[in-house]
Amino acid sequence: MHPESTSKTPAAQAFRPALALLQRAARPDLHHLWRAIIWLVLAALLEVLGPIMGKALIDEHLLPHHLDWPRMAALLAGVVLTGWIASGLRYLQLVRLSGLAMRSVMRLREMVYSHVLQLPMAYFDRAITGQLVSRVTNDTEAVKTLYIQVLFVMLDSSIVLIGTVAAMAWLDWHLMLIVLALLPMVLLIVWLYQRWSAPAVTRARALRSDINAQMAESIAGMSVLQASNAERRFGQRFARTNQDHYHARLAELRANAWLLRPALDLFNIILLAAVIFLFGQRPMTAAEVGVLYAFISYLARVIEPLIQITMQFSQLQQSVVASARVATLLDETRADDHAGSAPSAAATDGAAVSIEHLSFAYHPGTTVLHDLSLQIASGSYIGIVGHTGSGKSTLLALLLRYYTAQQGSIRLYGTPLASIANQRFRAEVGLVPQDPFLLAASARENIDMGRGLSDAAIEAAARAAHAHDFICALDQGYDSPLGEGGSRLSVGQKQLLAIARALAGQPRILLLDEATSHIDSQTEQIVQTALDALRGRVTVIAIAHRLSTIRDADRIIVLNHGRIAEQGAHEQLMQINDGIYQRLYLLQQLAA
Ligand SMILES: Nc1ncnc2c1ncn2[C@@H]1O[C@H](COP(=O)(O)OP(=O)(O)OP(=O)(O)O)[C@@H](O)[C@H]1O
Repeated sequence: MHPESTSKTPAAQAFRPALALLQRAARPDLHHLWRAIIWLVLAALLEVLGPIMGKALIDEHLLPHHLDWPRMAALLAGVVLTGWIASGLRYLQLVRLSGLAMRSVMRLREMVYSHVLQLPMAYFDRAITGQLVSRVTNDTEAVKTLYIQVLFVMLDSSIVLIGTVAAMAWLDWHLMLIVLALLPMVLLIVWLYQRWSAPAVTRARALRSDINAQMAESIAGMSVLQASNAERRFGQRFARTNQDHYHARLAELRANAWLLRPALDLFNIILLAAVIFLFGQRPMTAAEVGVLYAFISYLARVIEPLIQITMQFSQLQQSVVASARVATLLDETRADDHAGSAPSAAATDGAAVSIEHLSFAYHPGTTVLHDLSLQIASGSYIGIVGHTGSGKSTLLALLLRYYTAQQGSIRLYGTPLASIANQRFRAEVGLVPQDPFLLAASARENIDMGRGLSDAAIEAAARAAHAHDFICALDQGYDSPLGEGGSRLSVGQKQLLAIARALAGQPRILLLDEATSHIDSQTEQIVQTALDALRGRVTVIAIAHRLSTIRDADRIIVLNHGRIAEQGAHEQLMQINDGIYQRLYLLQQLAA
């Protein structure tokens, strides 16, 4: 960052990215903007014309008593009509700009959402859900305000301002210069106002974000929250944030009500008094009366746009900061596109997964996996066990490409993980996560997950996962809505559905992350049968806390502090006296 820019306000720093973002979102509609500008210039010209015709009416007809009725009527009609047409034009342009704004926001939301979908998993480790949701909804809405209120008012007011100052110069450039010399007062008022209100504006926005975040967090963890009898404490915390937000908004409004508006109104009166005073200094000829009339009319047209422009500043600050936040989110590097080659079919007889000297740390200095090497034969069933924190999920996350290891390599069928194209990779590798994550949609949609699979493929996957029977028993079969998070299903059923979802993609490698930890022994048996049926066809890598799940695995890998401590089939590992696996197994037997 440039050293000077650190002293600027957040809004000033954010201005460039905000503007670039607006341009990007409005690009397909920019011709509308140009047309709107042309029509607004025309409207401003018409407005400027009104007082000139009024001046002509006074100077040429009323004062000299030259009662040329048709011309007077024409001038009067001109004064009325120009104002009327100018208002009409302005209204039409507002509609045009509103359309542009809506479409831009729509585009922006799509852009942000699709970007979020492609962010690397590491991003979500530090992201707060409520804030992210707020980016996609509130902040993009603030961008709309930037278009409609700010751009429109600023554009319109600037055009009116320029037109009016030009007309004043034409009437009496001396007087115009005096008026112009007084105008920097407005800038001073605005500067003071900004200084006073900026902290409150920033605070109010941050607190609104907090309100969203607290709400989202509470809803996500409602069961834990209620079970811990924490409703009161959470309610109080929310009330505090809400009150802080109210006070921040109040401070913002106070700055507006106590400083901006009164100061600007006072300035308006001073300017008017100055013009009348200056006119009073001159010998008043008849022609001066018309000029005075036109000047006073124009004064309102100078002051009002200036007030309008300044009044938009707080909105501008908010919107620019919001746009910059959206821009920052869009600048987050997406997960690598991995537009590489497909895993070579020729290498299929070799290892499905080959891990060599793999070391990984989430944060520098705290290595989680140490120099791991592992060959997993195609079609084999591998179990991964180990104490909490031994690195099982981390290994899975690396296999899923959520993170990239700092050292060593992972190959799938001989191809380095990084060089497998994304779509290909997702087709090759299926995942059954610990939390099955079901959409509030039908069973069919939950298995399909937008892949456009045929009904037959969906049913085949459900049968393979032993989910077909319970799905058929639902009132609308595959079309039964499952409720939010699959609330209509038992935990075991959700898990079977998640397995069906993974199998529907016909993966060659299936990763299970403690898929049986929440289900009863009977359902575990069903899952076990489903997995057994895949033997030889699909390489299964299963993390399991419950060792009964992986007892029959071809090989069990025991992780300890990020290193492979033991490996072998169940019987082999049970032979290792005082081994980690043996102890874990015996402990679980005892607990059972
Ligand atoms: N996203 C993350 N950011 C930073 N550190 C992490 C992250 N995820 C895990 N860790 C750390 O990495 C280590 C290994 O965690 P990991 O989740 O892989 O263990 P695990 O064997 O799967 O444990 P569990 O059986 O409890 O799920 C732990 O010390 C953990 O604190």
